[in-house]
Amino acid sequence: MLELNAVRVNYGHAVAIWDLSLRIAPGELLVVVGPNSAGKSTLINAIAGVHPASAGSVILDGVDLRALPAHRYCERGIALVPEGRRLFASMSVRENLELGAYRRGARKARSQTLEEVCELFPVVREKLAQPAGTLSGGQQQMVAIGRALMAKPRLLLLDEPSLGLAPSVVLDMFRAIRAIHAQGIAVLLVEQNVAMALDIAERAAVLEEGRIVAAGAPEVLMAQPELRRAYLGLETDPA
Ligand SMILES: Nc1ncnc2c1ncn2[C@@H]1O[C@H](COP(=O)(O)OP(=O)(O)OP(=O)(O)O)[C@@H](O)[C@H]1O
Repeated sequence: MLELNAVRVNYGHAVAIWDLSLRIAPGELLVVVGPNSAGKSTLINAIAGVHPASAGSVILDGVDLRALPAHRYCERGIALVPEGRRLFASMSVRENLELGAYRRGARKARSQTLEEVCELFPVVREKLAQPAGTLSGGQQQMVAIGRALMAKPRLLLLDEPSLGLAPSVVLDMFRAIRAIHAQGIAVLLVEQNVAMALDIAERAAVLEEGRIVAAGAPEVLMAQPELRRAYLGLETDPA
């Protein structure tokens, strides 16, 4: 479905992603983990077109996204939940959600998709009329994910959705991501919460200084003591 070939991303002269290649199959849940500044947000923003790659190709269903302007990425079925949520604080939750449904196909299905979002996050239904800025961090994250789902994506990009949330809310968030994936939507999740992210992943990649240093089934990665200690931040050896 999505294929990255030798993707390089620069900030001026500084290179943040080095010739990275990666594939995501339709409906797959791929997790990318890695320490601070590894390039996780840069990678996801390059796929979303927010800060496009400077070299290589980002192919979605045979089309190189790099040939398109960023606003066309969404039309091709990609939706991003950015780090920090980026909601419009003074607009109502409903308005924030509806903003996500701006592409033509999604606009027609708007009421039904809104209903699906409320089923996924029941607390959002109770808050529809409230300004988004009055919600708790966890609720705002749900609205940010809901807004992306309103675009009816085939690939959902999630940038650290658990950041700054209380542990019980983090659990709900991961449950919701699992439910979204169960609907057949492909998910690329970048996370610092390694243990929980690997728990829901079908496949995982470890990013370090802009390069993938390991990739494979999560249980295979977690079984490698060196990887656990050096990159996954998991102190204990596998049982
Ligand atoms: N707008 C920018 N301008 C210049 N350099 C940047 C910019 N954004 C990120 N970088 C640099 O690119 C590298 C990768 O950053 P990135 O934010 O992608 O990492 P990350 O893995 O998402 O880290 P974190 O988990 O801390 O968000 C870092 O060295 C960072 O300083």
